[in-house]
Amino acid sequence: KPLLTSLLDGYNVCIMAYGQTGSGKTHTMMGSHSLDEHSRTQQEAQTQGIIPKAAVELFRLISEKPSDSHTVEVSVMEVYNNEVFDLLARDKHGNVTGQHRDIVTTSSGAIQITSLTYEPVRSPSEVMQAVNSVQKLRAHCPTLVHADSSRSHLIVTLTISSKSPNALALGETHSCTGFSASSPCPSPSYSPCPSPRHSISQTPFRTKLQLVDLAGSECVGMSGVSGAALWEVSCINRSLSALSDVLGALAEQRPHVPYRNSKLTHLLQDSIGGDAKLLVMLCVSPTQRFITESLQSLGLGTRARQVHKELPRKKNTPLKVR
Ligand SMILES: Nc1ncnc2c1ncn2[C@@H]1O[C@H](COP(=O)(O)OP(=O)(O)OP(=O)(O)O)[C@@H](O)[C@H]1O
Repeated sequence: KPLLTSLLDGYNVCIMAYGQTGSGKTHTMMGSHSLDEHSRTQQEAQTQGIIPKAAVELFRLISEKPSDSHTVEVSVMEVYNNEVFDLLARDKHGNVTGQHRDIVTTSSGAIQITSLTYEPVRSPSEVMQAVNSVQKLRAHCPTLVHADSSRSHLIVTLTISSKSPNALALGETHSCTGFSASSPCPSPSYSPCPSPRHSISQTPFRTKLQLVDLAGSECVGMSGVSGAALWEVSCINRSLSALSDVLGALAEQRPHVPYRNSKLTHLLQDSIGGDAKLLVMLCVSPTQRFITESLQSLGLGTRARQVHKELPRKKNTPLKVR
């Protein structure tokens, strides 16, 4: 909840589930109940995952703001074999099909995904409808450890655009739709704002919440995969190792952070680096058999905890409009 408050204060936020295959990452992020009209009992709410819970909290916070002051768009991507796919892209018949996308870094240093689909959403259930509609597209493969193992990293992005109070007062309907998150909105009325809290009351901003269900780290001997699945494991393990390297570089405050060593870390650069706020949720197996994998996961958690981000922006420091 505090992270979502930060999101509306002008920070990018990333929440990710990390752990070995079969340890419960998808269960943690998605939960065992989808968010629809029929899943409102308290017990069902408790078994919701982080993604539906975050969507509920985000829209609750937005409902406390002036009406129409914030718009939300959802994008869903997967990183599979070190390539990015837009899972909300539609074919000419209107069916969702995963389409390949490129990552570009703009001249201002922001990360942009070419032609990414942003679907406007007005409620938590619309967010979950979009997320659930693409679950069948995500790469899965049975292994000896997990019969329905995800072979890709799933990234659900909620992009929040705020409008300036002046624009609201004048009934201006301009929104940033079509411009990338983390990039300046080209309207001349959008000027840099001096601090996160100031930004909320004075000038519009664009922030993103990235909710990440990582593919599982995997020991090939245990999972028993071969052929094409072996290449998938190699890509998964390399990207997770790149994530660990990025966290290590951030923790040691090295001048160079190797975001570009994998598509996963390049894609998440805006929401794990700089002054973004990152929460890593570790999923570990309770069994002795997976002790090596559990220790490896705890090692990544230790690295993540050692990351000390920059001090909060000073009041008079210009904030890059996102
Ligand atoms: N806390 C939990 N309560 C009940 N069932 C759980 C829990 N955590 C995981 N499970 C069940 O364990 C199985 C594996 O979980 P899940 O699919 O979330 O693993 P994963 O870490 O995402 O695996 P992979 O990386 O291979 O995709 C699923 O059937 C899931 O429903």
